[in-house]
Amino acid sequence: MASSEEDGTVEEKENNNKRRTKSALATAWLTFYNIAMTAGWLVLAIAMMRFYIQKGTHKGLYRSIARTLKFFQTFALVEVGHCAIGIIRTSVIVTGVQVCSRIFMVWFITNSIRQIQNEESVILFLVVWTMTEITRYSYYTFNLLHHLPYFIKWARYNLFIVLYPLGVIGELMTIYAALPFVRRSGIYSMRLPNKYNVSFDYYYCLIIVMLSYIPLFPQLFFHMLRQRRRVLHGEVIVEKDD
Ligand SMILES: CCCCCCCCCCCCC[C@@H](O)CC(=O)SCCNC(=O)CCNC(=O)[C@H](O)C(C)(C)COP(=O)(O)OP(=O)(O)OC[C@H]1O[C@@H](n2cnc3c(N)ncnc32)[C@H](O)[C@@H]1OP(=O)(O)O
Repeated sequence: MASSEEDGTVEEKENNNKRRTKSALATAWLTFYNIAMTAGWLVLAIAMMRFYIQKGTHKGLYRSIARTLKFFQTFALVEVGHCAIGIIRTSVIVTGVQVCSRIFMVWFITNSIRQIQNEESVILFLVVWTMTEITRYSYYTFNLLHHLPYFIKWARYNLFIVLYPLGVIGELMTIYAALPFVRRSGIYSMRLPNKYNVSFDYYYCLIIVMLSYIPLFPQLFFHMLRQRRRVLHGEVIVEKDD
């Protein structure tokens, strides 16, 4: 009897130690990840400002920062993994939609359709994304280090109220501007007849993507409003399961 109690205690201690090591490792990785992402988006912000100050125009700005943008935005896929393995208490779906829609914008719209790279709407979403990500990743970093300045917390849970709709406007205007070029070039489309007997029209796919903002964006926005109430006003929020 005594020995089984002792066994239980030893097992419990081992489990606790394992859990502590896991959580220390997760915290170390997340701190590194968030510092790297803050730095990446700061580099992008500085590169954009330098370009504009030197050239006095936004034309050519996208091309000048394209590589860095593609790298850091694509790397954000790791965040979906964080949610999936449970080191972050956020919905995989919410994070997945947010990250995938950005990656889609970068790779399958702005990077693929050169003719739209100098549109003002591209600059709009780039500036908005950059401001958001510098605030968001620095919030996570300082939070993990237990030294969170109030203005960063305030910015994280207030700026999105303006930045989220602005970002969406920039993204939708960019996709809209891409439509005529997609139709003319037939990029990523498959017309019949072909050996697979399959047809796919990227033009209509983009229209569906634009329409999908109508049900999806409010969900992301209201999720952030709930987070805001929880963090800034201490409200207990019961989230529905994925
Ligand atoms: C394939 C084709 C797809 C086509 C789809 C087309 C439809 C798309 C519609 C979608 C439109 C999106 C448009 C968008 O791109 C426009 C913009 O982004 S504009 C710029 C403004 N944007 C924002 O403000 C973004 C706001 N969104 C987010 O912050 C995140 O993406 C979101 C996933 C929504 C955040 O939600 P989350 O639940 O993570 O909120 P919190 O930040 O409050 O975090 C919750 C807790 O998790 C901890 N956490 C999260 N991440 C980390 C991390 N990296 N490191 C450490 N800790 C982290 C956080 O601290 C919280 O912890 P606690 O609960 O303890 O406080």
